[in-house]
Amino acid sequence: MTGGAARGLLAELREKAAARLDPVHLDFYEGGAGTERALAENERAFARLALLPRVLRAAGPPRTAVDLPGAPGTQPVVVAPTAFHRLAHRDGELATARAAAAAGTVLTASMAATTTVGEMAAAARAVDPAAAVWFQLYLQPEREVTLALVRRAEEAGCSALVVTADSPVFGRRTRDDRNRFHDLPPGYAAENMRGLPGAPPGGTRDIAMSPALGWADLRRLQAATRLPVLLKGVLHPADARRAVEEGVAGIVVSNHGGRQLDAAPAAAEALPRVADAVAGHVPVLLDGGVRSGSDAVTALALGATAVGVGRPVLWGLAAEGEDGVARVLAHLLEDTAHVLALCGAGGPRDLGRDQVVRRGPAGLPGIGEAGSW
Ligand SMILES: Cc1cc2nc3c(=O)[nH]c(=O)nc-3n(C[C@H](O)[C@H](O)[C@H](O)COP(=O)(O)O)c2cc1C
Ligand SMILES: CC(C)CC(=O)C(=O)O
Repeated sequence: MTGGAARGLLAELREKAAARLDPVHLDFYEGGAGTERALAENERAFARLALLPRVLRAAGPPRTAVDLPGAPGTQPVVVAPTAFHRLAHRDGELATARAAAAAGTVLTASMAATTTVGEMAAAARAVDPAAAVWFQLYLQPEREVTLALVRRAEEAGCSALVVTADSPVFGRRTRDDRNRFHDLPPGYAAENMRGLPGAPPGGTRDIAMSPALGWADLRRLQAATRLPVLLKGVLHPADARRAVEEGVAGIVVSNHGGRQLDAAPAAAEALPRVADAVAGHVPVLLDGGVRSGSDAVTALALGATAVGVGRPVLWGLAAEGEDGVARVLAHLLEDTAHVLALCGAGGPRDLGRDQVVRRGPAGLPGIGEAGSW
């Protein structure tokens, strides 16, 4: 499997998904905020980078397993949290959960899932009793609502929480505004929000975003759970440093797939400085624009322990249900191992930042040495 072939598979599934999906739902999945610059930059940033292979390192066949919070020995390509999978396929999040477990990788269940986290975790564990499921959480302004969500994740057997911090307000999604897509169709709901304190009888609460939340709220969450907490949506190195001081178990470098701040840099551009700030204290993950093993290996070389994929999972799901998600994950994982081998690496730890260069004549030396990201 080559990088080209993996990209070919994703392109094929994306096309198939586009043909099957309601155009309004396709826009919801594909779209970003504002002019969609941050969205486009995520993929472009990887395209601007090249990998310098090392030779004759006797590295042996690549071992891809990595240790993540609550997920020892998992794979370096994990499923990023994305909302509303039942709009993509009738099996929805259950299909995604089974495919992630079969691939031996982490499923991050979205708080905005159309299936409860309990059902998702059970589906994953039916495939692999050791499957790792993380729960993505937007801290809610009412503490008792946040706590109720945390208890649900704990009871489901989730092994970590992923707090999304890049959404003090909801991003302005141009396509959704144009389509007036602001509510789920009848028969679909954000099931994790059902029956929470303050919800109407039998109904769901809306997911709130609040610009009033701060580090103290994160601290209160950490004090209220024994689960490791990762912080998602970090781009500034000072925030990464602070998060480590606050005791987070991991950082996810992400611009939310270009769906929040349109002026944000690509995740891959922000990664090296964040990795420097974190200095190996906790694992750093990246999501945004990862579409091939080369992209994944580039991120690993720039300091990530693992990468997350959002839209490719949705393409697989919409195109072919569980099989489609399984194909996406298998291809990306296989391609990552293949590119590692081509780079002379026996595993992610063998990669150096000096192996990543900008394309073009100004691209050498490696960006690690140029230090100008
Ligand atoms: C349709 C869609 C829904 C998303 N829903 C969530 C969500 O509920 N919570 C969250 O933290 N991030 C959410 N994200 C962001 C993803 O977790 C991730 O940051 C992003 O998709 C990565 O970029 P990629 O799609 O290029 O792989 C969503 C992204 C998409 C495309
Ligand atoms: C429905 C939203 C809360 C999910 C989300 O984070 C997104 O669409 O990017």
